[in-house]
Amino acid sequence: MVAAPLLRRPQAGWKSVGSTLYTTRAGSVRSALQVKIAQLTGGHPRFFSTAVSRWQTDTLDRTRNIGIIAHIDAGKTTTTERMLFYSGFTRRIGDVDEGSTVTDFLPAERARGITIQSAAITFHWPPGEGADGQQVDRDPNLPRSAVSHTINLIDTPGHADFTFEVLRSLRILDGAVCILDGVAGVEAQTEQVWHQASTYNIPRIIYVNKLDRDGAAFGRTVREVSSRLAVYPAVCQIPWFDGGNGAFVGVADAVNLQGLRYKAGDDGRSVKMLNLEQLETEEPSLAQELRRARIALVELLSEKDDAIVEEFFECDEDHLAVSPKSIIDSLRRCVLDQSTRVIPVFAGASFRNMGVQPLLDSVVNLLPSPPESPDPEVSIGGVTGGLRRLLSGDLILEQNEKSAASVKGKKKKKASALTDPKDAISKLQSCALAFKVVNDPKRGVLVYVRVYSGSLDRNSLLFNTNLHLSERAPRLLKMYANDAVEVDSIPAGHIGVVVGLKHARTGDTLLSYAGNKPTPPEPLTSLQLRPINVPPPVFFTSVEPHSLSEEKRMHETLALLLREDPSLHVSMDEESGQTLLSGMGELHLEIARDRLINDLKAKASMGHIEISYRETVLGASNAITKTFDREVAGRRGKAGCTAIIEPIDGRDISDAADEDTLLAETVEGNQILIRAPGLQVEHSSRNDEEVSPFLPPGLDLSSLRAALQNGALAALARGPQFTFPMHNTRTTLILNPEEHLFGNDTTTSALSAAARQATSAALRDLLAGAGTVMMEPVMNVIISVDEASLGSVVHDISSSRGGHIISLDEEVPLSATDASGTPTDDNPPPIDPKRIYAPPDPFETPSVGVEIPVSVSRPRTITAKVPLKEMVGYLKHLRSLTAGRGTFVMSVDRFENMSAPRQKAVLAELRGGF
Ligand SMILES: Nc1nc2c(ncn2[C@@H]2O[C@H](COP(=O)(O)OP(=O)(O)OP(=O)(O)O)[C@@H](O)[C@H]2O)c(=O)[nH]1
Repeated sequence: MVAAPLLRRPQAGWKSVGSTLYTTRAGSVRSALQVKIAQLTGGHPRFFSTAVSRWQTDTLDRTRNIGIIAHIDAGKTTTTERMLFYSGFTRRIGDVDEGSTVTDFLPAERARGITIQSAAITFHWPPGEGADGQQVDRDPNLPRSAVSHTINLIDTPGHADFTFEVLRSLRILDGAVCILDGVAGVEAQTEQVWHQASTYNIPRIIYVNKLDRDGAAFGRTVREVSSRLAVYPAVCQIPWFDGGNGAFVGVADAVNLQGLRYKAGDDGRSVKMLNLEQLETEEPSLAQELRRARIALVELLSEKDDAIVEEFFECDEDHLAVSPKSIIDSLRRCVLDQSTRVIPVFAGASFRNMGVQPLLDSVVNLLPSPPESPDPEVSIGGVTGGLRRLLSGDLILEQNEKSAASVKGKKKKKASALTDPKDAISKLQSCALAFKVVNDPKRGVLVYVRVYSGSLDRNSLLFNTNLHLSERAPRLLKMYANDAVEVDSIPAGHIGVVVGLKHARTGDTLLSYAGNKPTPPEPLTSLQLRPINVPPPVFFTSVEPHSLSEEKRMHETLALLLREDPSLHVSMDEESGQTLLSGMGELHLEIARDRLINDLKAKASMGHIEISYRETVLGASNAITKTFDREVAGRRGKAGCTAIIEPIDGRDISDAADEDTLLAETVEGNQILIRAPGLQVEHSSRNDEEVSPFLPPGLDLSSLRAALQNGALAALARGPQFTFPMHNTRTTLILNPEEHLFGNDTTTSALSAAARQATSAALRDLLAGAGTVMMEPVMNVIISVDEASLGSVVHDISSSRGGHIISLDEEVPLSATDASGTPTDDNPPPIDPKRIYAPPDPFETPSVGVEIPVSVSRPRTITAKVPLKEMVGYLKHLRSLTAGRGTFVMSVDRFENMSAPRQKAVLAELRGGF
């Protein structure tokens, strides 16, 4: 038996394997890091410049960009804090309940004990210099966790209101740890975030936490993993309950065939390790279960991985004789090849400091390095595909074939722009995704980037393909939670921070390219990494500055908030002059209020949070023409425009486009079509610019398009009958050059005003004709309850809340949805639970005597569509119906027309105050 503390640094290199590796003396490693920083900074601990980048690409193999995903309160922050402690990053363990954690560093997060912002933190595991250290020739006989790796950890938020934030953090990860609460098991939110991770093909491992709590059921959770997430759980550890049904004291490791017993109340650095024989003496039933777990593990792997079958035969078909290294390698192959659907499962209780070091070993051993991760999806020139395929030339070749087949009419321009895409691609120097914008009180606005190709260098010109502008990257940083180290470049596969960008927002793609042109060559200008569908906002609130003099600053602060979180929207109600802020949930707007007023110190106040209703048309308007003719700021402006409004009725906008179409776009649920018959647009042979004999000098076609579109959008922001924004409408603007253009008098502001007036008049015209109706957001709601409360919850949803029950599913996993709630094609076939190995839970062993009736604890999932209005404050009600156990998640399904009585009732309520 090995006495505690057994975990020591092996003498020459790391000799131990797997979870025996978690040697750490937190204090000493931390000081090594500090010494390193101090040496490089000449004694100044925080910032320094290095002449040579230490981020060499050959370190990529020892880099992991991972995230932790889970439902709220599963223990992400608690586990992260332990990871930082064992890696030597922190000297003491932070506590979410005390508000002293490293990762949740916004004051609003600390106060609420939940994670709102994704913070990226870099640490090393096993403790050492990570990938920045000397190049190491890896001993093929040892697992990867034998050498120090660099782990970039992105902490993702767990609340459903932050779906968009979860998605944008997910898309930069190469791998993820999914934390489950060992008492609650797989919850609705776990399923949601799990499927979101599936949309980005992120390799995952599972950690079942909180096994110290009463009612913890590891076995049941494992079975739920198979039934609800539709994957094969590869049980790598089983929990160790003292004497079989006593306190949780550690884990038994089916890979290394050993027991790890932690000292109660300790910081978790002292672990007693027992091999199988020792375990046999100390805890015979656990030893027996461990053998079963090992057999099941080898069996499962051999179904999916041929290499382990060979090894198994070489070991005379003895499951226990297969080496831990072979099992780790096999698990790794399965995790990286997601078609196997094998997910390794680990056990622990982070709060009790049990199980976190072996989990870290598994992060290093099983999750991919950046080059091993799935090819990141890009869209470019209308096609989507992998970035690596694009860079190798495969993707564009496909595009050429496609476009060659459709060279006519409106597609002509696209095809000609793509004539030599290979040349353009070869000019690409680096491609990065801004995944987080944070306003740091000391350092200013920090833009977190993940670099996907090439190397992002200091002072390079970055073209933002979302905003279509360029800006320089004056300073680059590598972040260690709240510490920062200045660097000269950020190579592919790494995460870093650009300081000093004025425009880049969360989610923007940034490119650097060869040549001195202000914009990169086509089609690079349209290159976007893993674009996200932003769902429509469903709640709004007004924001008022305390005084007129505060107004400018309030708008600047709002602009910053929008850079941080593009799922927030700001609009102006032209009639009332109010600024409206809309978002995806009540909590989302409450946090925005906290950020705006408490953190960013805007002197403003916010009104009530209200549901964002919409208005739509019931038929087509007449064609209405308006001519704007007025002097604006000392200059005459004259322009005309005709508008027609009609319902979309499920029609695709591209079908309506022909050669007279200048623009066909869907913006915030409305289609805008601009037609200009007779404008005679041609491409100049000199610079491929669009020209027309009717355009006055100084007015180009793209400004004309933008002016007309902005005019229509301004009018659509306010419905003619109920003043809610219009939705589901098609606005066709017709510009007749002979009638609507007036030489030099036709300015962009005159065009915009004419389009706004014509659109508003067409909307008003509808009131005398087909009319308009209110629309309300209807949510996709997924509720997890136990069998006992199923009946009352279903009754409440369908009778009191006007919802429609879609399914009562227990075994069939939910299909994945993206941020907008659109189902994706990830819908794997269910797994037969009988084929799944799971150890018995303490209450299942006959010796315990108290059998909990299965029907009471069986989790059930209700999927329903319910109007958002009926879901306000639902959590409290659900808790009371389910004795506190029910949880739910929801996402916007769509806006639906309201019936006349419902519209009347809602309007009466709104007039009386919400
Ligand atoms: N008993 C027990 N409690 C735990 C364990 N891990 C976390 N907790 C508690 O569970 C609560 C939630 O933990 P967090 O770490 O904040 O969970 P989280 O997933 O980060 O939550 P969000 O940031 O809100 O998404 C806290 O009160 C923790 O102390 C555990 O292993 N055992």
